[in-house]
Amino acid sequence: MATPTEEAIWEALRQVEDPDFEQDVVSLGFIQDLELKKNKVSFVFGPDTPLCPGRKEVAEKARAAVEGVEGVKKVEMNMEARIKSHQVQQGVQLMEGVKNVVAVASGKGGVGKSTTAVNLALGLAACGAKVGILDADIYGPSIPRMLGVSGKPTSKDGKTLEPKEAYGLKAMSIGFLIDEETPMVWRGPMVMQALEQLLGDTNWGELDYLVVDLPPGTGDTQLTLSQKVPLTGAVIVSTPQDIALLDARRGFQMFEKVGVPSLGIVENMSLFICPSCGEETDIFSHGGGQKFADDYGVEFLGSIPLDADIREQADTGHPTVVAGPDSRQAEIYRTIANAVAVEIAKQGEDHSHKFPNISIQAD
Ligand SMILES: Nc1ncnc2c1ncn2[C@@H]1O[C@H](COP(=O)(O)OP(=O)(O)OP(=O)(O)O)[C@@H](O)[C@H]1O
Repeated sequence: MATPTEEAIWEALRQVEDPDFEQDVVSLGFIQDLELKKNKVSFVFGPDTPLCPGRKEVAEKARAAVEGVEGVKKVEMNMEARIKSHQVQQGVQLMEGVKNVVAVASGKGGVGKSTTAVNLALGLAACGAKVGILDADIYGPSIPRMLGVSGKPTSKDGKTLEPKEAYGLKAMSIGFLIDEETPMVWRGPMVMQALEQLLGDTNWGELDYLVVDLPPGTGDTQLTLSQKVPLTGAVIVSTPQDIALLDARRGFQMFEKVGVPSLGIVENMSLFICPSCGEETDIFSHGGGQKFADDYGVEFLGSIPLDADIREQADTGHPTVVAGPDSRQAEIYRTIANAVAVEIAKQGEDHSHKFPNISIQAD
């Protein structure tokens, strides 16, 4: 029987493409620690994303490709997500231990930004990533309600704040510190300061992704906030009407101004799924998100239907990804989480030098 060569194995692996990246697994650097001992091959499948189902399928194709090399008798493959840090510095302090910071934003309020942020965070965690969520929505912090957690944060050392834990996520919210009834007029400047503290003083530990739920809109407050965080990139959530009104475009323009890469757009409340018969209705002419993405050269990350379960679950502290993990809706959120992770991985490791540092005052 022929003895396999390393070259033949690498060549076989080069034929395996990851459809999300449209590149082969060798060029992507996903194959590591390859060893050949006589007829036995071992390697690590170590993508720069969590091990979402799509990535595991690619790993299995890689294993099959190696098994198909003449002379190979045994293949030992270990799958291990090796997520890299892609923080963009923008003149602010990088957050130690936090590999990627993802802003979730929207052109206006009420489009489902927080619901999407929570389910995105849980979708990333469902793929095995270490995930945190920071509720920076100073005008209407809803993460505590959506995760079913409340109360003032504690501190072990009198210096750093301990995040709350919910469904495997580490969570910190401005809502833990202020009373929901506190009038807005008091909140602006005080809350901005508190937010800076939450960002810098929270004991996040080691995180692959920190999802930041920004306040709705694209004004100075959002700009200032985006500049206080070393964002890896931004996800814009829009409804079909919002896309038509080009509110979404303003979101992208805001991030462009401060040099934050756009990871893509999520179209929320697009199709209506009838709760009794399951029929899908195109109330707001769904599909605008894809067209928007094509027109403006941004990634289309997916559409989420307008669905009574999503609303009920988010509003009662059991977001869809954990309340109904086998549902089609949860699968949609996990697919979006994978798409976001893929876009982050495509960012490259350090682009801090590429971007200008524009200083904008808070309003
Ligand atoms: N896909 C969906 N289907 C049905 N209801 C949804 C969906 N997404 C969000 N909702 C509901 O819409 C309401 C607004 O959602 P959410 O609080 O996430 O919006 P938001 O954009 O963060 O709003 P704001 O920033 O103004 O607080 C909530 O009651 C939520 O449960």
